[in-house]
Amino acid sequence: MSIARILIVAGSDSGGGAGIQADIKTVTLLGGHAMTAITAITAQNTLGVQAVHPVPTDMVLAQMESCISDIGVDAVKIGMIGSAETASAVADRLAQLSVPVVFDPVMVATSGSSLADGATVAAFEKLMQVATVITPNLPELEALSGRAIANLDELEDAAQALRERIGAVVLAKGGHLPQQPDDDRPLIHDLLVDADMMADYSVARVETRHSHGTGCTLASAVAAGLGAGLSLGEAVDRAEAFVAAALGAAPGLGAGHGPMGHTLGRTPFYHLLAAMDRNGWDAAAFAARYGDAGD
Ligand SMILES: Nc1ncnc2c1ncn2[C@@H]1O[C@H](COP(=O)(O)OP(=O)(O)O)[C@@H](O)[C@H]1O
Ligand SMILES: Cc1ncc(COP(=O)(O)O)c(N)n1
Repeated sequence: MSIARILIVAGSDSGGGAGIQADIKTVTLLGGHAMTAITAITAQNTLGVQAVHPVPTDMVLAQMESCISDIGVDAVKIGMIGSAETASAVADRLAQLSVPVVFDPVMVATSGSSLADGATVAAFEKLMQVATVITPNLPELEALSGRAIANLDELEDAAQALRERIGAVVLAKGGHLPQQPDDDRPLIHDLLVDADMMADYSVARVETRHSHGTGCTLASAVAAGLGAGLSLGEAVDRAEAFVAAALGAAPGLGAGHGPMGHTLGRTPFYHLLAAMDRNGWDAAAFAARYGDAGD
């Protein structure tokens, strides 16, 4: 069986809503094999980030090397990077790999807590150079392009300027923009901007405060698609559908911005029952004792 091998270079979110935890769930649910190089450990919940402990750069590289040298990698997702030194070293290592790289330039959590200091943001330049696609949200795109963004046209202009400067495709996330005058209902516009094309992936805005991890989920879903051989357009299209579905299935945990429902309302127990059935076990009796698919 061929399975897309996705290397996730990102931080851990103890609350399980964003970071490595969201990435593993996303890649797994989309049929890939998730591997991780953890760059930082955060003590975090739905209310904010209480503490950050960066992982030493050597250890980040060692985790990457363990995955690359044995299992192999079809695509890479980069999220929270932990330090300027790690950003630079990861960029150097990725420059030697010829696989698609999705870089989510994480600066601030949905809760408002900072996840990258000034030196780390400056070192994003090197990571952008090795990226295939960069997925900034509005404040991140403002910081990286040096432009203020107040509407959809300015979002596109800033994405185009960044693309021209760094040479990677930009998926500019419009989740932080207010409703646009031409829209008759609340939409979020995510713009995929390349040298010769611009595609507007608009999705209906789901009314929820449980949006912790949307950026991580979108980027790792794109990486999972690229690793599986989808075109960039197809990978983004599938990723948008996955984010919307997972937002709609959020379990409503915590007092702040809660996690999404990556299992889409079905427990993975469903898969165990199906596998038991395939292997000739009495799945019906098992389900009667322990519950069924959870739906
Ligand atoms: N309430 C929502 N309804 C539908 N899609 C959403 C919602 N919030 C986020 N998304 C999707 O997730 C993407 C990332 O969210 P955004 O808040 O812009 O990024 P980040 O999590 O990096 O701040 C958005 O561009 C959009 O595609
Ligand atoms: C470890 C880690 N990485 C990334 C994010 C950003 O996710 P979000 O913007 O959805 O809060 C986060 N909160 N924590």
